[in-house]
Amino acid sequence: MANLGPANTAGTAVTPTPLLKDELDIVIPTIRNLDFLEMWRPFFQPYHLIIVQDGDPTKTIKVPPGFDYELYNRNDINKILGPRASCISFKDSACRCFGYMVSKKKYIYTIDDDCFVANDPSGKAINALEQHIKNLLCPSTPFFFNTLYEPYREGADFVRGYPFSLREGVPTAVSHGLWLNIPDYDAPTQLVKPLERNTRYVDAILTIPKGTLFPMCGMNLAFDRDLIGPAMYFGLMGDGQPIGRYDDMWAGWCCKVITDHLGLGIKTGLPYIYHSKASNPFVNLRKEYKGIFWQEDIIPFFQNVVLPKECTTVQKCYIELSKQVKEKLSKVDPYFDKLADAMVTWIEAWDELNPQKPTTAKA
Ligand SMILES: O=c1ccn([C@@H]2O[C@H](COP(=O)(O)OP(=O)(O)O[C@H]3O[C@@H](CO)[C@H](O)[C@H]3O)[C@@H](O)[C@H]2O)c(=O)[nH]1
Ligand SMILES: [Mn+2]
Repeated sequence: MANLGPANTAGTAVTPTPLLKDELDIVIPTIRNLDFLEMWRPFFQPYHLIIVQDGDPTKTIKVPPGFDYELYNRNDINKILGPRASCISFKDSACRCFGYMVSKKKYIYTIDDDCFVANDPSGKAINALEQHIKNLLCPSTPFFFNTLYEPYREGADFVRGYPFSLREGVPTAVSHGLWLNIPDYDAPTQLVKPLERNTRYVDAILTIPKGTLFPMCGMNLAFDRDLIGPAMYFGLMGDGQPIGRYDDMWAGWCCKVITDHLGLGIKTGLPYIYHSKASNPFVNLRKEYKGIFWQEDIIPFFQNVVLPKECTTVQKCYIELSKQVKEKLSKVDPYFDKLADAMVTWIEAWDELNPQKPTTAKA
């Protein structure tokens, strides 16, 4: 049985010219010391880190030496955003989206601090960041499913019957990676299957077809800020909120309806990381339980979202989405009225910190 990780990266040389070294930030939400970075050093050291310290701002987070980083705690967020800081969650990994907003780079990779380097079946340490970058730099194929999976990979291609008119693909906005060892299960599944570990390494990358939603996990995720950044709001979660652990899910549903509308792609599959720590299923159940029944209304809402053709930028799409959330989901719970307002606040804050031309799909 192959040792799928965590890998031993000691002595692994830093790749001489890391891809997108000056165009990508790594965003890490944390309440812990960041010793996990030691294992990622060969792959992460050349990149700039944005650390979003959650919880008690007086606590000192230790970052291993040799990394180039900026760190923001709750005091910094309040100082930078003023009243708009209310849209950034507290005491939930959703706080990570502040890092997306303050970044000045084109690409973001976000990873949890209990995610380590995995091994592929040959026992080789997986440079997850490099694979995400490859995923983002090559097109997606949302309009017609390629049965041999990612056609742009070495040793693969479009299969017979695939329309040539569609083989150019569309720009990739999101690369969604997976996890060995502790899978991202919801609390009920975790409770029923406490010992289940994911040992299945599937060597595939898939474009998620247009019109299909998916459950986006924030543990091992990369995206193009210019193409979809303003839609990567991780919602109102954690302290003072009736729900948690639906931060990445909400962002994923918003992103998918917007990328479908703007003709962009989202991929899932490789790379894998090794997720080491299962969070407490009982605590997770308390955070998730409203979401488990609310989502039976939320998913049909997103499945029926229609964005007008005048919505030609991510910001316009997102503001339109917030109006529809307020109109159609507030009857599920008053929380969605608050969330819709927070979505607008997020865009206002994003545009204030990123005063450039609105994100236009045809990049
Ligand atoms: O209050 C908090 C708690 C944690 N963090 C940081 O967020 C990530 C994830 O924390 P953890 O690994 O403990 O929790 P998981 O349940 O494994 O997280 C995954 O589940 C989903 C939560 O929405 C999401 O897909 C994953 O994050 C760590 O870096 C913690 O340090 C925090 O910032 N604030
Ligand atoms: Mn975890």
